[in-house]
Amino acid sequence: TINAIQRHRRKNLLYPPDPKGLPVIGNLFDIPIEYSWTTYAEWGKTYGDIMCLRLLGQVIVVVQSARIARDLLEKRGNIYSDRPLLTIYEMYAAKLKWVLPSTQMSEYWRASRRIVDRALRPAAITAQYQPILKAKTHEVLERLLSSPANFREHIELFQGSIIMSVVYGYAVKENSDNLLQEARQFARYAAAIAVPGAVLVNYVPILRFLPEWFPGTKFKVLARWGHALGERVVKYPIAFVKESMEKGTARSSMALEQLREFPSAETERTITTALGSLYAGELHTVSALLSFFITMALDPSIQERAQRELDNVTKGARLPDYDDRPNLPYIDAICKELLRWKMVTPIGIGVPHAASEDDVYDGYFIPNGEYGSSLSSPILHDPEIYPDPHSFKPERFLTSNGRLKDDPLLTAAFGFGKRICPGRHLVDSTMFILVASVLATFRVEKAKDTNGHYIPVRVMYTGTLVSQPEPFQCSIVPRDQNARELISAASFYEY
Ligand code: HEM
Repeated sequence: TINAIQRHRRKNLLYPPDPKGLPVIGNLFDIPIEYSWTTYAEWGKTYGDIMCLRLLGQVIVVVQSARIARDLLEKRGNIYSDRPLLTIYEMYAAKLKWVLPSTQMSEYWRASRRIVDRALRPAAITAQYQPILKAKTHEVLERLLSSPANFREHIELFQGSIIMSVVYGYAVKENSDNLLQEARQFARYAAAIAVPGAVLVNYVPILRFLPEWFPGTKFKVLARWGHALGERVVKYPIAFVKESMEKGTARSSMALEQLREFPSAETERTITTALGSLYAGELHTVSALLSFFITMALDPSIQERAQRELDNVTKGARLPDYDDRPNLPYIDAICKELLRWKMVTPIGIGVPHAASEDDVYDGYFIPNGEYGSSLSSPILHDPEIYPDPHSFKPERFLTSNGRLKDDPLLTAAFGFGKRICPGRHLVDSTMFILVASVLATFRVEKAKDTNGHYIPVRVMYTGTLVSQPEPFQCSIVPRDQNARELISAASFYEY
């Protein structure tokens, strides 16, 4: 047929350039599981902005420029919005095919995206969820006041409790909360098994049929454990919402809104799993917020400029609010630079994409099912677009007269096209209020040792799919007595 002939012709086209790998296994041992983006960047210098890697017969196309990422993921979004099949999700009765960031193009994905895009729409965030974000921010300020050294735990609790509140109306008070802990564990599991090259069975699917006692099949135990955990993580919070609805105590939440609007048993499973996938965003936002403390401790002049801007607006008489945002462009610029400087998902634009049909780009053949990743790090660290890219400079997002600049490239932090992060508007509101409120009330500095000498801030990030700062120290002290009073007064605001 014509199709077969076209296919054959296309197959005569070249694949993008690749580093020579070993026979059969290809580049399997060349791709590091950790910090792979630095290796990709090195390869990019030799092989160009579009290259490919071979992994046990599969081809992973790696794109390192915004132009090509846009061409493929936006302009040809109908082809490049699929995900590679993760065999580990297919095991044990395919129960984990629902995890939204990894799910393949299907009616389920479309229905789930409709649910989460609607739940996370900007209007709902402004009207229903910004009050929750403010209440959670006030809780963090109080915690930072009483135990500043535990800032990391406070930020984790802040973000974890935001997701549980906005998604389920479930109030989390401590990091030890069981629902929160299991959701976290599952988010880490899902992020770890999606790393390209990390789990062999994803590349050699036949291994799934080996029995669990067979040597080297730890992935089977991992898969079984992950599936059971995944089921609990989506089911229990929805059960909580339904019970609260029956008792009449349900708080405003995405789950409540969706269950009320679409009350059939058929939609309930999709609502359950689509909303259950949102916890994935916790690790990401925590990473960006921890980078905030690092950057403030590294460069006091940024903090001072931000505090002058804030004091000008609030006169120190109250905490900043969302209405102040148009008058706080430097705060917004800090938030944007936090997403660019040490991006949260430097490998792949998050999770790899896959092509749902054969395609040809720039004369190169990209086979069905085998598109790989567009990397955000070369895009957001391109020195031509962001001069001195490894320095933290919020002013790059401001015009010469101090207004916020529109930067259409920053979307690379959240992906392009149909798979773009649905949580980005929530992230935007969360980062703004936390950054503005902490700067209004605290001074973040380098910590001091027992002799009063400053301890250098440790700027080390994990090499995982979601890259987070490794443990570091900083000192967080109230700016003055007025700041302490503002925090105590605000604590009346409860959620
Ligand atoms: C700083 C914070 C965040 C960053 C940098 C971030 C980044 C990303 C990226 C790069 C992707 C992949 C896009 C692609 O494949 O092209 C993604 C997907 C996703 N994100 Fe986020 N994210 C953040 C926070 C969140 C939050 C808070 C939520 C939930 C409330 C969330 C939910 C999701 C979901 C469900 C997907 C999968 C979408 C799909 O495959 O259709 N993210 N995110």
